Amino acid sequence: MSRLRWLTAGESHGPALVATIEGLPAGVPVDTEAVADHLARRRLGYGRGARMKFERDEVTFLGGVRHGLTLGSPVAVMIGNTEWPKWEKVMAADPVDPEELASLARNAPLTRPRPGHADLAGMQKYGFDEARPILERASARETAARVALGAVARSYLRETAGIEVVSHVVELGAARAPYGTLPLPGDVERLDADPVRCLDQDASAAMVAEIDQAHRDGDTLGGVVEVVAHDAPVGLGSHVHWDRRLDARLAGALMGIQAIKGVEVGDGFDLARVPGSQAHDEILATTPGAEPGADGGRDLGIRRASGRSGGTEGGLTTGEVLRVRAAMKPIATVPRALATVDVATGEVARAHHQRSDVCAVPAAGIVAEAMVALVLADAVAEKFGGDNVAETRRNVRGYLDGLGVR
Ligand SMILES: Cc1cc2nc3c(=O)[nH]c(=O)nc-3n(C[C@H](O)[C@H](O)[C@H](O)COP(=O)(O)O)c2cc1C
Ligand SMILES: C=C(O[C@@H]1CC(C(=O)O)=C[C@@H](OP(=O)(O)O)[C@H]1O)C(=O)O
Repeated sequence: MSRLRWLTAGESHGPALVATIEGLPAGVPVDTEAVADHLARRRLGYGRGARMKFERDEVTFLGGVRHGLTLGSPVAVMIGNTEWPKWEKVMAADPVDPEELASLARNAPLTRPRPGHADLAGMQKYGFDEARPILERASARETAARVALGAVARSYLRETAGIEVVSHVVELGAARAPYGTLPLPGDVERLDADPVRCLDQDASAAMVAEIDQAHRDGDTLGGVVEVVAHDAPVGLGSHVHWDRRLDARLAGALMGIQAIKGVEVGDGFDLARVPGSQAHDEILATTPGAEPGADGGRDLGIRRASGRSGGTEGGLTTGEVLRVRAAMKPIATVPRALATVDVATGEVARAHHQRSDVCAVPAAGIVAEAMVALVLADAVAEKFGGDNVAETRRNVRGYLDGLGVR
């Protein structure tokens, strides 16, 4: 069962986000710069709003790491919100003079909830008469904390099992990348340099044009990201119980990202539309000891003719490339604001809007990478254990050697 536990805390305009992860062995290389690099990747992407330009992510490790390596104790990391000085009063933890608060324009009650955001249902459930206390935590600012933990998980995966996680954008609005091109670890730099993190140049240009059009229309867009994990060994997860299935754990983790409304494993929904003869990945014998294929899968003398399953069968990894997709709905804060009700007056109104992203699909891809890395790290820790990286690595090697060439 799960061996890693992790949590995030913090509000969008609070002093900082914090995240902690427990259960990793000692000796995982982790440093501030590596985490900051991943946080910088999350801020990329054409179509993001003004806040991405003026806010910085300030990373501080608070525990669990010494001289660039984990200690085996819980890892705690803090990401400062550099917007905080402007929000010190509005988001203060301690009580603030009500008159002073009322005089702050920034604290104006948000009584016109946005359709598609957590505003209304959150106010009703938690008993607030305005949306600020809800949107502060519903905001995807929180995903910075997950990406920080994801950076730690990625390092663990690389060091212990040689697993690499990459993502790309495959759909944005009506624009679509051609099916079937999978990013390799070596493509990351090129992907991060692309305005929408798409591998296909024509599709990328079409996606940028979609965002420009949405911007002109006062509208917002969603899309689909695909996350690919290379070199995951066969047998992560299990068929024996629903909550041990790796596909279920991946789906839950991806669906837990703000605005993700659909998840597919491999060809997902398309598999429901074709007969079985075209839906599965036939099993082939390969030359024993042959080099791994271009997709990086491990060669155990048995390979698959295709990758439709997305690298899981029966809730277990197959040893082939792992591939999952997540569909993001369009940003809820639509500039051409949607109809709502002002909960203070009961009157028909337009939803509140100050600023927002037009499209955050490229950033959602980086968050999705982090979630996949965390799920895989948990599955690796559960299968291979170990209190230090060398021990885990030995356990991985022993297992792979035991599989032999079939
Ligand atoms: C990276 C990222 C950035 C986002 N930026 C915004 C934004 O600027 N404005 C907004 O209204 N929603 C934004 N969202 C989406 C909201 O956080 C999300 O719609 C809201 O939490 C409700 O989604 P839910 O129905 O999945 O909970 C963003 C989501 C992600 C993943
Ligand atoms: C701050 C981030 O994303 C935010 C996510 C978000 C939302 O509603 O989800 C709304 C926007 O924040 P604000 O309303 O303050 O402009 C985004 O900028 C971030 O990703 O770091």
